[in-house]
Amino acid sequence: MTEGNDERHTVQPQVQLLLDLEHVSKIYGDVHALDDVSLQVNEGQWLAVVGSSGSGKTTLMNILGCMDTPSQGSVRLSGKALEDMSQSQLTDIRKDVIGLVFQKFYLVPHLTALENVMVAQYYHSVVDQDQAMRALERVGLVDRSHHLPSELSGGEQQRVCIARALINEPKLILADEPTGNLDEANEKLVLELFQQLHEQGTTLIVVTHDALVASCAQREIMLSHGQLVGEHWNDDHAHQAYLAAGGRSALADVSGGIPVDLLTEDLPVGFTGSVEEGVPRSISQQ
Ligand SMILES: Nc1ncnc2c1ncn2[C@@H]1O[C@H](COP(=O)(O)OP(=O)(O)OP(=O)(O)O)[C@@H](O)[C@H]1O
Repeated sequence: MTEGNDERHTVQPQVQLLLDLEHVSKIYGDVHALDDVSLQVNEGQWLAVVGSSGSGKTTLMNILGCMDTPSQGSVRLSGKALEDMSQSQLTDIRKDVIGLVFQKFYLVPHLTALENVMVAQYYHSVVDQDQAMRALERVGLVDRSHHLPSELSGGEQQRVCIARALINEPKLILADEPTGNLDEANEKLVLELFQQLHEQGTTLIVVTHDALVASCAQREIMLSHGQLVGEHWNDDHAHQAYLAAGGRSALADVSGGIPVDLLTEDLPVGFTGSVEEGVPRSISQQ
């Protein structure tokens, strides 16, 4: 047997972690908005985050988006600890690596849809009208490109926000209730767009209250009172690949593996009361 063959047999797949959170907490006085959360997300993963109001979803997204820092614990992005980075390094990451689809980032009211996307380009030091138009095309809004936000429906405004987030072709998209204001047709459009981004290798983390949206992700995690209490994989193949490459279960650090409150408390939308071997099943899996 040649040396080359030996090497082939001994090489193990390695999970390419994009995000690695270790024992992350965010504490405001008595409130633990996040409470000892450990989570790994590999590159290209499509992850849904569910949980009831106040469970810590936005806090988690703000930390992942480098817009907030944990009180305790460590967050690594592509192996680099965010807590060791300077403000200007964090700004570069926000600019170059992350695309945010957050409802609180409204459109500029006196600029058209196209100009709103071009403002995002300006922020990334490139202004290219054709590229901005292509971003609007991806969300099905070319014919609305010269409309002001006030002339667009809530769903259309939401899609302009998505076009804006795509402008720098981010490696990681963080979306907080991206389909919250959308009717069924627009929701389908956004989910198809996410599917395309996923197929292109983009890592997607989507906070949602919608079981259908959660079920489209490869993996769902659930927060309750700031803690990670549930995990469900919708894509068995991706799950097996993740484990084989050394990826850790989100519940690895939860004592006993069974989140007791899921058995007794009202469940946030996205999960039902059924728990299989300690893992709650999503509504969509029923
Ligand atoms: N700046 C802050 N100061 C004090 N408490 C805060 C602050 N930000 C969040 N919290 C608290 O932290 C907890 C988690 O809030 P967070 O916004 O992350 O929840 P959420 O799951 O996103 O809720 P929702 O679904 O309603 O948006 C809540 O109890 C909230 O009141």
